[in-house]
Order: sequence, then C-alpha cells, then structure tokens
Amino acid sequence: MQQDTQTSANSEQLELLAARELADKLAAQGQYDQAERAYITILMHTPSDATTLRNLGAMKWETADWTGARNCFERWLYHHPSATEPALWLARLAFNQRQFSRSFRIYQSLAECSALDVADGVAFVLCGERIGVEPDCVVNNFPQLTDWRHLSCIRERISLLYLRSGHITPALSWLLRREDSLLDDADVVEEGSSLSTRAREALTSYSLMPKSVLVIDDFLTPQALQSVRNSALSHANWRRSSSGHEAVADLSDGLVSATLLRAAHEVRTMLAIARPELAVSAIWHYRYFGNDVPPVPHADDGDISVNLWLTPQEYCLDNTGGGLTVFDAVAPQSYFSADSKQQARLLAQDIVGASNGTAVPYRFNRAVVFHGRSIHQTQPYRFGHSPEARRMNLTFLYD
Ligand SMILES: O=C(O)CCC(=O)C(=O)O
Ligand SMILES: [Fe+2]
Repeated sequence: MQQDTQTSANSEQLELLAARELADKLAAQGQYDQAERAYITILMHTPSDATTLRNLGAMKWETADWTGARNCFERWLYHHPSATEPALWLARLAFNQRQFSRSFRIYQSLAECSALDVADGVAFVLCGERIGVEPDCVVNNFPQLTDWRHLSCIRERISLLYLRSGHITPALSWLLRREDSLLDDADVVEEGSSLSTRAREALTSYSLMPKSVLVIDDFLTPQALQSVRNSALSHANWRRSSSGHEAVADLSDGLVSATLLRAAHEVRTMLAIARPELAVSAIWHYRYFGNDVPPVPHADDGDISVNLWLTPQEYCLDNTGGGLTVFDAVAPQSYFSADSKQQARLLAQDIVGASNGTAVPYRFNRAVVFHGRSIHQTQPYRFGHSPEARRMNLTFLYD
C-alpha cells in the first residue's frame, strides 16, 4: 500500500515535470496563449508549484503583462512565505511600475538577502531617492551594496538611467562619485556644457536643415575633451573589434563617464529640436592598431552618427588624410542583421565604387555628423604607436 502511494507520487511528479517542460517550450517559442493554458492546467493540480508560478510570472513579465506577473509572484510568495525570489521579483515589478514606496519597502525587507544583484541595488537607491531616503542610509542598511564588484555593469546602468531621465539626479551623482575614476567627471558635469558654442550652433542648424555630411571643428570644450580622452586612455577593458583591425569599448565595457554622458545628451538635445523622438542608441570608442589597415566600408544601424576624433594632431603623421569618407549610398536593411561575411558581400566594392563620397580629413576634436546608415570608411592613416599616439575615435549613434 505504502509502495503504491510512493509509485503514484513519483508518476505524478514525472507528469508535472513533463507538463512544465512542454509549457516552458511553448513560452520559449513565443506561443504565449498556449503556454499560459498549459501552466494553468498544472496549477489546477498543484497550485503551490513554485517553478510553475515563477515561469508563468517570468513569461508575463516578458510580455509586459505586469498585473499577470504580479499575481503569479504574489501567489508564489503566499505559498512560500520565506522564499526571497518572489519578493525580489515583486520589488523589481513595483520599481518598473514606478511604485517607489512599495518597491523600497520590499527591498528593505530583503536586507539580509544575498541574491540582490547590482540592478536591485541601483533600483533600491533610486527608490530611496524618490521617497526622500539618503543613498548613504540605504547603503548602511544594506551591507552588500557596499561590496558591488560589477563596476562596468553599474556604469552601464547609470548611463542608461541617465540617458533616459536626461539629468543627473542626486542618487545618480552619488553613484558616480562612488567610483574614484569618475569623480573628476562628476565635477565637470556640474559646471555646464561640454559642447563648444560652435558645436551647439552647428547641430541646431543641422537639426532644422539636415545635410549629408556636417563637419564641426572644436567640438568639445577643452575641459570636456581632456576628460573624455583621459577616461578612454585609462580604460582597461578594450576588446578586439569584429573586423579585427581595431579595439573597441562601449558602455557595456564600462567605458563611460559623466562628461561622456553629458555630451551625448547635449548633442541629442540639439538634434531633437526637429526630431523629438531621437534617442541615444549607442556610444562607443575605437582605438586603431598599426598603420597598414585596409579600408573596410561599413554602416551603423542608426539615423544619425556623430563621430569625434580624440587623438591630438601632433600624432597624426599625414594631415592630408587619416579621416573618414562618407559615401552617398545607404546600406540595405538586410545588412544590419547579416553576419560579417554577408555584410562584406552586401557592401562589395561596386556599391561603394558606384557612389560619390565626401572625404573628411582627420583633425583633433573634429566631429563628422552624417546619416548613420550611409556607407562610410576610415581613410588610410599614419599615427604614432605609443598608447597616447594611436588613432582614437568616439561615436554617438542616435535613432
Ligand atoms: O574612422 C573613424 O573614426 C570612424 C569610425 C566609424 O565609422 C565608427 O566608429 O563607426
Ligand atoms: Fe561607423
């Protein structure tokens, strides 16, 4: 009799696993209605099954059904009151829905929870800010926040939050100041514009009357230029780019500073005069290797590209070139989802050869603004080889 009970419990368990596997598969394939029906059938038999509640909640989250997600996580917590995971999800959900007091309360109840990640830490600090709790108080109540190790991840999040809100709130400024290398930049931010007057005027006219290529000299103020260049030179996390000819670093590599964000945001403010929907979609730097690199045409998937050169003129050993050529042709849409081999084929020399190009020679602190999806290529260049002498550029992409 006991064995029978055991056997039937085992087979019920197996059935549950198989049913959940099927539901998960449907969800992964994007068949959300069918997946939901499958999850609900499981819950009718085992209403407290934590994994099913979590997976259904995660699917609801994925499809932006916040009420559905909240129901799942609340039921999960109801059946498993000491579990921290559903509480964490509820805190994140409340944060996403801008219910800052609620989110703050839940995070506070999780003070001992080691599952808190960087995103939770940042969300917690920001909730505190919204309800008038000083960031330092938050951190004192939350010891693991003083031990954030994923700095690049923190920086990326700060950047995204900044770019979304458009101004450095007290909590963001506090986050920036926690990082020694960003401290100087945080001061620059408070002092005002990082763009020269000439740059602001040129971008404003470009926004009202776009042209194919706009060249702006003396783009950043001297102070901002030095700050952006220093952050890039002291950055340790460069990766080899997909073409293999240069090193690249972007926000996700942690190459970000308050000045950089400020500049990206200011440029957007000018460009958005006639196109309010424009947003910063990417920020990256390239550092070029040796001088014998073949020119590789490419296009970037954004409406407006702002390329700025960051290596002082004395290191550019051939002042007649070393810059950028922007062709009149635009890359086909298929280019942006193709792999690098297909991309090379799509932009084969005949497309580039057939169209006219605007050649802009290299100048320190010169920005070239153009339609991002236009085909363009770095001109052959000769620069010095020491770290500070290598050719380096910064790109802001807006879409
Ligand atoms: O040659 C340059 O500096 C521009 C590089 C470029 O096209 C890019 O950053 O996407
Ligand atoms: Fe580019």
